Amino acid sequence: MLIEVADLKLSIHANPVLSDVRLTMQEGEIYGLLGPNGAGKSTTLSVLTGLRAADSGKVNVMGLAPLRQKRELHGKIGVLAEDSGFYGWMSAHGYLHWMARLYGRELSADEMVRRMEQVGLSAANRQAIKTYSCGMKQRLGLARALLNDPPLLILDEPTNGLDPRGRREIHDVLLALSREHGVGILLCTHLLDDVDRLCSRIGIIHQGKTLLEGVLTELLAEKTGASRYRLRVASPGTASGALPQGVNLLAQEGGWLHLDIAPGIHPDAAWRALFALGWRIIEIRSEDGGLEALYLGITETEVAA
Ligand SMILES: Nc1ncnc2c1ncn2[C@@H]1O[C@H](COP(=O)(O)OP(=O)(O)OP(=O)(O)O)[C@@H](O)[C@H]1O
Repeated sequence: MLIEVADLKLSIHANPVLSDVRLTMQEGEIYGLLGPNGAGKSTTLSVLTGLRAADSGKVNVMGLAPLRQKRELHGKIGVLAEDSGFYGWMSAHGYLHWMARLYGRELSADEMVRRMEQVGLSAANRQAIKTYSCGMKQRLGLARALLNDPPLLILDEPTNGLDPRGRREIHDVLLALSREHGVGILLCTHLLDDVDRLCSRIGIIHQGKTLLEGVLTELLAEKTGASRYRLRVASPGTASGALPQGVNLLAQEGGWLHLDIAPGIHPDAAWRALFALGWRIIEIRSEDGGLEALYLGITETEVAA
């Protein structure tokens, strides 16, 4: 288990900000922490990173108590905050060297090349940061967060303010980190598209309380009755042949396969059955407009209650 939070409570100036937050995240997962403005997402992240003390509750990050074992924890996580301050006159290359030295490390030329490639900044690595687009600055922020090669990244609104191309670039870097390097990523956002594209597990916080937590496709099936999915597979050839009972192939276009899962069949069971048949699934998306309906439904219900 990478993160385990239960019954977290925290007040700021006698104002209850978190009243019942829970969160469980496994190694290699991309977890989306969702919620409206002021819900308590950033405050939760500040407790997880040892910046704030909780009033009560269980908080365990990679087996460590964030507040008491802050030093050890900071050596094992990478953090990208909402506002990453950079010196604009520095180049990405110079900046990363400088940051690594602050951590007591010297980056070799090969390592620098690898790190720039990892975040797609190779071509611009000698350019002054002030000439970078917002997306490039976020990618540099990711390179900084990855300096320790942490098994866990904690990202606060990593695609905020980025245009569609910039967002797509960040998505690709995060998906590669998760799939190719097994990095767990806790992503705090209110951009549902980011979550749809990246996250396998979500938690929805509202007014300091976790209202819903679980595997995204399962929640969509349970709460919205979603049954239609779009799957991207490593090679469409592997998707031909017999299908598990209750799984119907509706159409195939580009690299995507459109499927329908019969009522009563758990989507996770369907994915496992497909995997056993040799399918190599890269991406799963619900086609029932699911996440937005789920999010609005759950936050509105609670406000009305
Ligand atoms: N230092 C502080 N002093 C007083 N209140 C605070 C402080 N920090 C946060 N809060 C309050 O705690 C609540 C939760 O804030 P938080 O920043 O965690 O929300 P959020 O979900 O991250 O919101 P956003 O999506 O807008 O970033 C808000 O009502 C905020 O006003």
